[in-house]
Amino acid sequence: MPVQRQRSKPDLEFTLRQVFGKPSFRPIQREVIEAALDGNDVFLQAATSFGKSLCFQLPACIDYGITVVVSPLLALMNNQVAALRAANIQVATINSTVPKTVKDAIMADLKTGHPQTRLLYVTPEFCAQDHFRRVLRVVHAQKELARIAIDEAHCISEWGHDFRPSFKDLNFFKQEFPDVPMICCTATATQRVRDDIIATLELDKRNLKHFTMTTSRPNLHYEVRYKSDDEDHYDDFLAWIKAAHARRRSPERAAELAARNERSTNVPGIIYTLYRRDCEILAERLTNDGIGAKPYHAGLSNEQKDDHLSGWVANREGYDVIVATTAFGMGIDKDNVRFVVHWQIAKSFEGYYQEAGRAGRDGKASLCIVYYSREDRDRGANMLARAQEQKMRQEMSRGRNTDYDNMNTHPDSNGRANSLLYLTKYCEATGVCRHRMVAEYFGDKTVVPCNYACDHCKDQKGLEIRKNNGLASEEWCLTQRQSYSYDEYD
Ligand SMILES: Nc1ncnc2c1ncn2[C@@H]1O[C@H](COP(=O)(O)OP(=O)(O)OP(=O)(O)O)[C@@H](O)[C@H]1O
Repeated sequence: MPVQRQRSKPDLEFTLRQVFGKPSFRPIQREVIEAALDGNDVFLQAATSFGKSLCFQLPACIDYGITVVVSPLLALMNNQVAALRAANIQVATINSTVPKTVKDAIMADLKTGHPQTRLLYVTPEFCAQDHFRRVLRVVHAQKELARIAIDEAHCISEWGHDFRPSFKDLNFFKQEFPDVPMICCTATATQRVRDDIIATLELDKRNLKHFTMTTSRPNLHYEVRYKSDDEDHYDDFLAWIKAAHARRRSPERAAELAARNERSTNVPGIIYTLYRRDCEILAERLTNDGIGAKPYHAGLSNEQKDDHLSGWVANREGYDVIVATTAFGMGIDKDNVRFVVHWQIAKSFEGYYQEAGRAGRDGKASLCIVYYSREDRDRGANMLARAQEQKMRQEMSRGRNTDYDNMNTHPDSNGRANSLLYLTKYCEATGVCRHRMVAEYFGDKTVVPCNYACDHCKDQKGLEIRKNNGLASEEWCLTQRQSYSYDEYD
């Protein structure tokens, strides 16, 4: 039987203001929240920075019982938990960073069947554990399991770009608690991935409300800059950022910035690179050239990472640019990121869209540049093929009975390869608006108002010339591939 609730419509506005301190809903947030509160399953796909989390957080504050939020990344969890705590909402998280005593206290709260906790953030792996499932049964028996929220729901699908095997087991929720509504949120799912998520979670289509919002981020200016192995694109980037600083030093801008107590050099941004060593080298080169920059990758100590991240978030001098390997920024809600640069082609189209989407969360104009070379394209394809081969070998050695004949029919492999292919197409394209290409990839039918916010719409001729001059020829790349010269690179 569905969980009982008592609420009236004005509650929503009131809760939004009182609890979350927001003056009004963004378009369709209210409709999504109402659909959730009416007991429907909800699938929400909306652009990066749309405000998807509020669509399960606010119902959690109104509904009776506890909402379990499944999230793939510690950074995402910790960021949301900190924000909810600051708003005095009873929130908890169980993950590897939480001390045992705290975990025990949360579990004891759940075991009562009437938890005080309104939102509990957990990993998909934790959901698979028997002792957690047992306490959920207790809570459910007391009709206090209000909702299950799956954040970054694309991780469920092997056709997606960030597949996590443990997400597949989340069908446990519908199997055990068919009456408990679910909400799935993602910014990056194609039609195939959406269908796969719904099928995997065993959502009842008759009771499912689908909200697929535009992928459009009109304040982002998309641009591809062409390069080849012969040329170091560092100078190009340095010239761009120095020019940005110089504009901020003009008398008019300087006065504005001074009034807001801002530095002219505070142009916060992220540079994504595929390789750890680039993070270090690039951050050092920028620092030597007077641009505050710090590296961020898994090889740094926790103290270094914390220092670099907190300095960047706080707009501290010397920490304006973060040079990071992929996935940095997920869960970091810094609103004034003015640029995101991909030093090489990203790993997938979805990854690119999500990483670029870290820019301009305050709605102000921001720049997203990809430095694209055909050599990097081939290296990326090489890396992907090797990773897939290794994965297949591991699966086979574990005796996993795959139904796939070979690598090319493995959905994960296929999904990623297609995604990288589309990203290549995006980078090579000179005849179509980039916002339109983003929309097309995600099957978004809305006509995207670009308004000169991409290099194609701004200056198509110039774009073609830059491409012709900047890229290595396909013949040259073929000879490189045939001599296996990309295999050494890692
Ligand atoms: N109605 C609103 N009014 C003002 N700010 C809002 C509103 N809803 C959400 N926000 C803010 O928007 C920001 C982005 O929200 P959120 O982190 O939920 O985005 P998201 O859709 O999950 O994006 P991403 O997929 O990029 O992580 C947050 O700072 C949040 O507080």
